[in-house]
Amino acid sequence: MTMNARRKFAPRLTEGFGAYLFAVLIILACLVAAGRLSYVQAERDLFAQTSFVAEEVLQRSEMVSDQMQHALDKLEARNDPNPCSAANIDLMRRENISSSYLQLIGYTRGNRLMCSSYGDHGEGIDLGPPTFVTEKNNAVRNKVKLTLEEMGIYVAVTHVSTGFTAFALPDLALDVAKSDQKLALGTYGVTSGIPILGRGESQEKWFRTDLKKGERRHFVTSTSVIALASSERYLFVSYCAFPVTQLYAAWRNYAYFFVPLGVIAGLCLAGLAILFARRHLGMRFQLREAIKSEAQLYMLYQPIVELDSGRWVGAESLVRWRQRSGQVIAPDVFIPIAEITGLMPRLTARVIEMVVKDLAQFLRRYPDFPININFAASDLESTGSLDRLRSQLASFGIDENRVTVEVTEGSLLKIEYARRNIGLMREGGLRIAIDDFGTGYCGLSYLVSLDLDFLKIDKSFVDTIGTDAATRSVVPHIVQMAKTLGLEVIAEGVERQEQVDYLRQQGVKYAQGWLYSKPMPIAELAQKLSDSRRIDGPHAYSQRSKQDQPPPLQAPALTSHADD
Ligand SMILES: Nc1nc2c(ncn2[C@@H]2O[C@@H]3COP(=O)(O)O[C@H]4[C@@H](O)[C@H](n5cnc6c(=O)[nH]c(N)nc65)O[C@@H]4COP(=O)(O)O[C@H]3[C@H]2O)c(=O)[nH]1
Repeated sequence: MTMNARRKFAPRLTEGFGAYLFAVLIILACLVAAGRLSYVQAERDLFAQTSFVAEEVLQRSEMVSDQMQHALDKLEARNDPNPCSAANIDLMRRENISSSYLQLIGYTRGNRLMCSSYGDHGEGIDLGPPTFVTEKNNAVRNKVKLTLEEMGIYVAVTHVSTGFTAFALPDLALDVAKSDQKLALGTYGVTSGIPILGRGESQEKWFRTDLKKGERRHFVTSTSVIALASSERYLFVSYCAFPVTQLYAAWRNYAYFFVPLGVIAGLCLAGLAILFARRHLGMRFQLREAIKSEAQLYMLYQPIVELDSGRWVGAESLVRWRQRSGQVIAPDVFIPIAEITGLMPRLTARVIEMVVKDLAQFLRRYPDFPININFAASDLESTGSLDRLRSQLASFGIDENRVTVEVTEGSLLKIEYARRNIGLMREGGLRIAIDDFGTGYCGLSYLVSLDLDFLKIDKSFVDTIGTDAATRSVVPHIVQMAKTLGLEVIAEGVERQEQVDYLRQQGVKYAQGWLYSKPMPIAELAQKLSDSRRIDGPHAYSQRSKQDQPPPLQAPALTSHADD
């Protein structure tokens, strides 16, 4: 969202109806999320169950195939010219007895079973044509009814090259999850897509997949939840399918749990959103009133100190908001609100008015004591704030050279606006400091293209001095960068002597921080400066001044703190 769009949208959103609509949307989103979560859980459960059964069927099918293979290989190895010889029939019987899954072993010519472990069948028993023939030249008959056995329907596999045939009862491989009547399970041939054995209703389209050997797959169709398990060793795939109604039932069960949770979460979030909106809305109205009123906003000034001498060589103006209740709100809180609600130009206008008014008196006593003023990102998007600052300075006859404009590193990202505005500022003599340097993503190339005076190192980096934080190398890096660009460095948030020593060692000239002074009203600043003893020498911070330099001032004693 662009800045302008956000500025227009945000206030509307927070005003009345928009906030409630947003809350309703949050509740709906939570409900949808709860429903989705319930479905995902139910689906996961069903997939686990179907996969488990398919895996079991596959294992059993492989075992049946192993035993068939073994028996048929043995008969083939005898290489008896008469397949129905007494010795072969004897071997058929022995194999039959020793294998748990095989019901019958025999010899087939054409479609007729000529002999088996039961003996010679004379003219033979008709088995009917094979259901399909596999790539390995095995003829599979999936529903063979033998007259000599009343027990049921067999699956028969014939080695086409030898005629030897093994029979198994499919129920043995399908004897899984018997109590679940709605379950469909079985094994089908990969190339034919035809079930070799199966229980329950299956659909041919489930088997139209390009499953690789050993692969597992699960999916949901309009009627079923299906798992497929492909054999590593044989050309068949086992399957298991639950009716999709079982998925819906599981979904419902989970929903009984998750939907109330979703409603609770939705209500909490919606409540928070309404609270935030109300607060935001309230803040916006209050801030607008505060900007209009003469009484609520005021400025404090924090001295900028020359590290080598300890002299106060300038000050940064910092706005404060004392609400009617007496509560003081920090700019970190209300400036972002001013930004997103479009109040920033009005707030900056008010700040300019207050600072210039303070300066008009202050500079009469301390004509060479420069003051920094903060511009927000949106102040760089047009020339409005700059024009206002200029005209105010001009109306009080204040040299632009006495003012440094601080712009945050982040506001430089819109480089075209930044370059144009900074160029205009420099034309009139204003100086420019990049605030909070190191927190944005401004590369050297950005900085080179701008006409700047100072880099202010963000407090978060100054804090790392003397610690083993990973970012402690940022300070020397910024100092080096500033040297390359010919800029002065001001370190922010100096609280410890150790930081001063380190910064001086690095060649940093200026600093701000509670070690020297907290922000204070202009009258207190003036008082402290006048209390301090005057000493001779040039005023380093003001080198660009076109006017005669008064002697610099020694640092006053650290007494009262206006910003405690
Ligand atoms: N803990 C600690 N803090 C220290 C120390 N030394 C200075 N500070 C605080 O660090 C902040 C420095 O200002 P900033 O980086 O420009 O950061 C400023 C600036 O970005 C913005 N701001 C303040 N006044 C204005 C204004 O008039 N206009 C605009 N656009 N932004 C402003 O709000 C930010 C916060 O201002 P403040 O709350 O006044 O906070 C100030 C100051 O009070 C220290 O040793 N320890």
